[in-house]
Amino acid sequence: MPEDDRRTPVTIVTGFLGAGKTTLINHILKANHGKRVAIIENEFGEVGVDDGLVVETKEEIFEMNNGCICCTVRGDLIRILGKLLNRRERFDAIVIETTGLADPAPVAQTFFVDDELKEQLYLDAILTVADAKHLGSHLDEVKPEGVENESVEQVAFADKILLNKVDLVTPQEKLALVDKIRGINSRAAVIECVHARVDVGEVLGIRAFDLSVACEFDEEFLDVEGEHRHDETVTSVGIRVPGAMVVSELNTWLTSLLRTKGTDIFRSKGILRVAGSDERVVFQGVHMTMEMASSANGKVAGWKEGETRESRFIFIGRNLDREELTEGFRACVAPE
Ligand SMILES: Nc1nc2c(ncn2[C@@H]2O[C@H](COP(=O)(O)OP(=O)(O)OP(=O)(O)O)[C@@H](O)[C@H]2O)c(=O)[nH]1
Repeated sequence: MPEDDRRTPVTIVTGFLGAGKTTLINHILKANHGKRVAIIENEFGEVGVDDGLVVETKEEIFEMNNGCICCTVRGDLIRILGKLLNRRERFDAIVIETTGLADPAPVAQTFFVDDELKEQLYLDAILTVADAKHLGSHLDEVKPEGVENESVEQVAFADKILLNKVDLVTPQEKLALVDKIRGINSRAAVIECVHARVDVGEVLGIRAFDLSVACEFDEEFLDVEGEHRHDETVTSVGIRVPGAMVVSELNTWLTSLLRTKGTDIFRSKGILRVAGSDERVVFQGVHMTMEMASSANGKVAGWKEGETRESRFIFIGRNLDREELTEGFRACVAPE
């Protein structure tokens, strides 16, 4: 790459559901690195929640929620990138957060097949955030014939792996996972972290993506007609209600639900109105791990001016019973 390369670096942040991608984005947005960073977000599921989970900054955040970035919305991605490039004020870096179920390869391909983008942007790195507690079991999952294991693809294409949530595992569990990761990708550097707190210089502007390596791993990497199939047994149930929640009841219900069904419910998250209060509560669940944070103690932002005060929630996983989940949630809405 020439020294005077003026092109803008693009980083793809991938990693399975709940691994810590948004946590990493928030860390990058809050860190003091002096770079102007544009964020492009793609979220899986019928009800979007992530827009309310990203910290508020002066940086630009673009949502793409009309489908999966690696399949149907590549056109949208190209349009957003084009818009960004036409701005007078330029960004120092562009970061794309894919959904936890995306294959990063078709997203990466965008930067090699579109002539206009190629002239102005380069793919700096594919960063894979790995959940030290849950990734191992997702890597082991056997998928139906012809269906990709997304978590394996995400590790395989990584230029750097952020082994996140090391606070939740023992040193032995961590070593076993690193072995498994090395079995899939022995080239990528692995850095351990908690809450994705890494030195931003280690993740942005690192020039780690190597096209020849990607093509070696996947001969069809540059084939725009190439097809991939998602695991259609993984679906989402989104719920949106104008009402406020009785948080204690919701907590009791979710605790019991995730304790019994948390193997199949990979991810749950929501932004909630609270009965009798101005609070804004954020719920985050990854399998059986759950946490609730409230604006009342400053752990999450309060309602923004003009923001619709409502409760929205999403479950992502396998064998989801829409009726049970919707009714269970609605039963915790406070009476008017
Ligand atoms: N204990 C622990 N929790 C973490 C760590 N990093 C992130 N989390 C929590 O994990 C949950 C999921 O984090 P996110 O950053 O939203 O994960 P994500 O990959 O963006 O999730 P999706 O976009 O839904 O795929 C949140 O509750 C985080 O606070 C960590 O290092 N340790």
